[in-house]
Amino acid sequence: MIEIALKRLPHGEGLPAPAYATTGAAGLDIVAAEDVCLAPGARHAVATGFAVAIPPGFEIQVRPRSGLALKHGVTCLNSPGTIDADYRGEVKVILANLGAEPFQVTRGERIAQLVPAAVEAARLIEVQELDDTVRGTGGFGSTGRHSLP
Ligand SMILES: O=c1ccn([C@H]2C[C@H](O)[C@@H](COP(=O)(O)OP(=O)(O)OP(=O)(O)O)O2)c(=O)[nH]1
Ligand SMILES: [Mg+2]
Repeated sequence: MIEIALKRLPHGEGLPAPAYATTGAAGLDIVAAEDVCLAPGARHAVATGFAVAIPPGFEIQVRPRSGLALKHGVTCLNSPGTIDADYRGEVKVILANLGAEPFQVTRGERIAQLVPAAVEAARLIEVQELDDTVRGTGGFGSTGRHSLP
């Protein structure tokens, strides 16, 4: 369990805090801080009304809610969105409406979920040759039924 500082912004006053819907939930549900109508094919960075300070070595992933995706075709366009540990601005949810009908986002409605995760920092070491593997350079379905020659 890690601790993440959360600052409510003026336009987020009165909204429910991010919360786990059940004890075993992986994601903290977050709600919209604004009303916005998403036309089919449209996208919008939806305000949440809060900012966070994540401890070094961690990130928060912004993930879609499957119910919105299945019922309405509404998803997070950049899924999973990345909240960096050093970001202090408002957390926003880039919602896209891939459905055929307009979708009304209503202030207070749950629109996405936050999943905190540990991140490893890497130091890149430039080399002339990489080690051999069975896969080699094959990818993009190379092991499947319709594998390319
Ligand atoms: O769904 C998201 C994704 C990002 N962010 C914020 C927090 C994150 O730390 C910052 C930058 O995100 P990212 O690195 O994905 O975007 P970028 O296009 O690389 O922008 P930057 O140049 O600011 O890093 O934007 C959100 O609020 N919601
Ligand atoms: Mg970036």
